This record gives sequence, C-alpha cells and structure tokens, in this order.
Amino acid sequence: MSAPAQRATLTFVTGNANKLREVKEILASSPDFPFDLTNQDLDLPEIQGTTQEVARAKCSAAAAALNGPCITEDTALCFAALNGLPGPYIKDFMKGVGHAGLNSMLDGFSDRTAHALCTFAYCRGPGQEVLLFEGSTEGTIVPARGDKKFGWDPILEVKGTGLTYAEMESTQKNTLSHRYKALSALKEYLCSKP
Ligand SMILES: O=P(O)(O)OP(=O)(O)OP(=O)(O)OC[C@H]1O[C@@H](n2cnc3c(O)ncnc32)[C@H](O)[C@@H]1O
Ligand SMILES: [Mg+2]
Repeated sequence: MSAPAQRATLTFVTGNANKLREVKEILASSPDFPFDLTNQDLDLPEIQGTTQEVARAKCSAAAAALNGPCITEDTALCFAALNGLPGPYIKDFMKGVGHAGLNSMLDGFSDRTAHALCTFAYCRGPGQEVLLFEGSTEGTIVPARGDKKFGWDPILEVKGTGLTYAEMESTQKNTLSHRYKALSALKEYLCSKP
C-alpha cells in the first residue's frame, strides 16, 4: 500500500503568539488550505516605509534566512485624522504610550475613526518575488474595553458591532477581522496554484 501524499510545509515567520493562534484558528475552518503550517520566530529587520514596503522587506529577509518558502504578516493601525499613522509603527506606539496614550493622540480631532490593516506576504524562496495580500477592518478608537490579552484589541471598536475586538469572542473576531480578510485572500491565491 502506498503512503499518503505528503503536504508541503509553509513556515509562518512571526514572534507573535496571538497572531499565530488566530491564524491557526482561522485556518482550522479551511481544510482546503494546501500547506501544513509551521512557525519560526526569527529576528527580522522591520524597515521604515509604507505598509507594503515594510511587508516586502520583512518577507524577503525571512525567505533568505530560511532558504525556503514562507509567509510573514504585518499589522498596522491607521488613524484617519493622522493620515494613516501610527500605521506600521503601531508596535512602538503601543509600547511607548499604551491604550490611553493612543486615545489621547486623537484628542482635539473630531474624527476618531481608524482601520486595522493586515498584510500577509508570501515568498517562495531567496530572491523570489514577494506577493502581498491585504485585509482591512474599519472602526473607532475608544477608551479600552474588554480583555487586554492582544495588543490594541481593547481600543478598536469595530464599525457596525458596538464592540471592541477585545470584547468579541475569538470566533466573531476571526470572521470579520483584518487578519481574517487578508488570510482569505492569501488562501484563495495558494488554493488556485497547482
Ligand atoms: O513577529 P511579528 O509577526 O512581526 O509580530 P509583531 O508583534 O512584531 O507584529 P507587527 O510587527 O505586525 O506589529 C504590530 C503590532 O500590533 C499588534 N497587533 C497585531 N495584530 C493585532 C490584532 O489583531 N489586534 C491587536 N493588536 C494587534 C502587535 O501585538 C504589535 O504590537
Ligand atoms: Mg514585528
């Protein structure tokens, strides 16, 4: 009897355990995803630039370091009143000023809307083209509400729900989030490739 065909492995390079958890939860309802996902936490440079430039450079560096195919993911939180900032620099802003400080940054502006932007990057190997898959979810920046376990989840009230990401069950976040939308686009691409 022949052994069952082995599925190729795709490495998700991230050091963020919450991202990894959500990606695994989202893919759990996608039995057609054509890879087995593994994880590596590599210390990769994150350049300054647009979200797309940051995502391309990181994925390219990851593919070179792994010497193989990989995906990376960058998440930005973009305030409309600040022309999209903090954007890809949200990690440092979170560290520096936290939920309250991010709220204060918008004091004096009438527009407190923001969008979460997720960019998955896929690269087949060293020197290969990097493909990008984006997903965005709109909301409003509010004083922190809900579980504080994942980044700025408590301060983004998602449009049309009355809830912050942190107040949602993971099953709800994972059907409307920036990450869900970007991962769906990546999955569609990977499933369409032979
Ligand atoms: O290793 P990588 O994948 O780069 O993981 P990271 O934590 O450094 O992630 P980013 O560079 O993309 O920085 C995004 C920041 O936004 C946070 N973040 C990402 N996705 C989020 C989400 O869905 N909800 C809340 N915070 C999130 C994350 O914790 C970081 O502080
Ligand atoms: Mg990072």
